[in-house]
Amino acid sequence: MSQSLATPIPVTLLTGFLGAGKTTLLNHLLATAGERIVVIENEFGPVNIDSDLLIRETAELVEMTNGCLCCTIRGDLSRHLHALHERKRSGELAFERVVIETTGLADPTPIAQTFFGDPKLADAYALDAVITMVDALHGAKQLDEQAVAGKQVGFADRLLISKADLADAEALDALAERLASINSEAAQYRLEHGKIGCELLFGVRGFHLDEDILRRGAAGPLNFRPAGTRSFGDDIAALHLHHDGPLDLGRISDFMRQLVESHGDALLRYKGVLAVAEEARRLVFQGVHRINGFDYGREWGQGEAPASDIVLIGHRLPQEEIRAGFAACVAG
Ligand SMILES: Nc1nc2c(ncn2[C@@H]2O[C@H](COP(=O)(O)OP(=O)(O)OP(=O)(O)O)[C@@H](O)[C@H]2O)c(=O)[nH]1
Repeated sequence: MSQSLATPIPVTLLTGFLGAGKTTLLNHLLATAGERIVVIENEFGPVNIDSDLLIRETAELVEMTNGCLCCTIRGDLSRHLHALHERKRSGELAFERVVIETTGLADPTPIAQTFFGDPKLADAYALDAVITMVDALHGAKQLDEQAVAGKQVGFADRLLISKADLADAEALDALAERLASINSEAAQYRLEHGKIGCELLFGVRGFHLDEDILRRGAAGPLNFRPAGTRSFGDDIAALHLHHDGPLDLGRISDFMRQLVESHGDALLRYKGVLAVAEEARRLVFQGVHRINGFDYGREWGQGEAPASDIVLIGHRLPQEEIRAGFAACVAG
């Protein structure tokens, strides 16, 4: 499948704690994907052991060592991405997708921000999805002990529970419920030895601004787990704001501005589809920390009751205060 250069190259960011099964999944994707993939692989340490485990023939492999993508070598990532784009443009290297496999210790946020901060990269590439793997056996303990594991879950568009063959159904259900309390937006799948259809992970459009922005994963995925009401005491949690009817545009704009001003550092991701008084179209938005975008989407159709929904995924958000602020935005 050839791709015009005017079309941004989709990028999949694969994250997950140490040993969660990222390389196993990557091998499966490389063996089954019907497109040419460049893998950017980052290991912490001078020798990139994982690259030996990848099936090399199916992909170009860019190795980055001696530092973590999210901190010390982020500039290298930009350089590699620019260079790859140039090689594609010149016809030297043909590929349709980039997959970045991070170290288990990486915070995905700054890596994702690379694609929004540099206008040339933003034109050349489109971040398609953040896919986070969580180990069925060790995931809960890692969430208890490692703050970055919570960030990886909170930032995800897809949550893959790996090693489902090693855990019993009760443990899998408990982990799934906890993951949904941290991130109610990401569709969940349970995997054995990295086996999953590429179509469930590629073409997610997780950072795309349109009216389907909420629950993108909800259209028929396997093992999807809706958010429960139980709290697991995690520092990162999802907060869903809902109103059956229109909001006042001025008040909701002020509310969102203040929310980002006061809590931008704590907000990992946020998305919304809003009904606004005296406006036929949906107002849609999404953001990552302080970077966000708003746009008008499709009109509310006949028989559709305009309603407003916002999902905030953040670190220790003052939930009651935010709920009260949102309630004050109701029109009328
Ligand atoms: N039983 C079982 N083992 C698995 C599964 N997925 C991965 N493994 C094993 O778990 C170990 C770690 O898997 P990797 O794919 O290397 O994990 P990783 O996330 O790339 O690891 P790091 O790069 O060290 O963070 C390997 O021994 C895999 O064979 C699974 O679904 N079931």
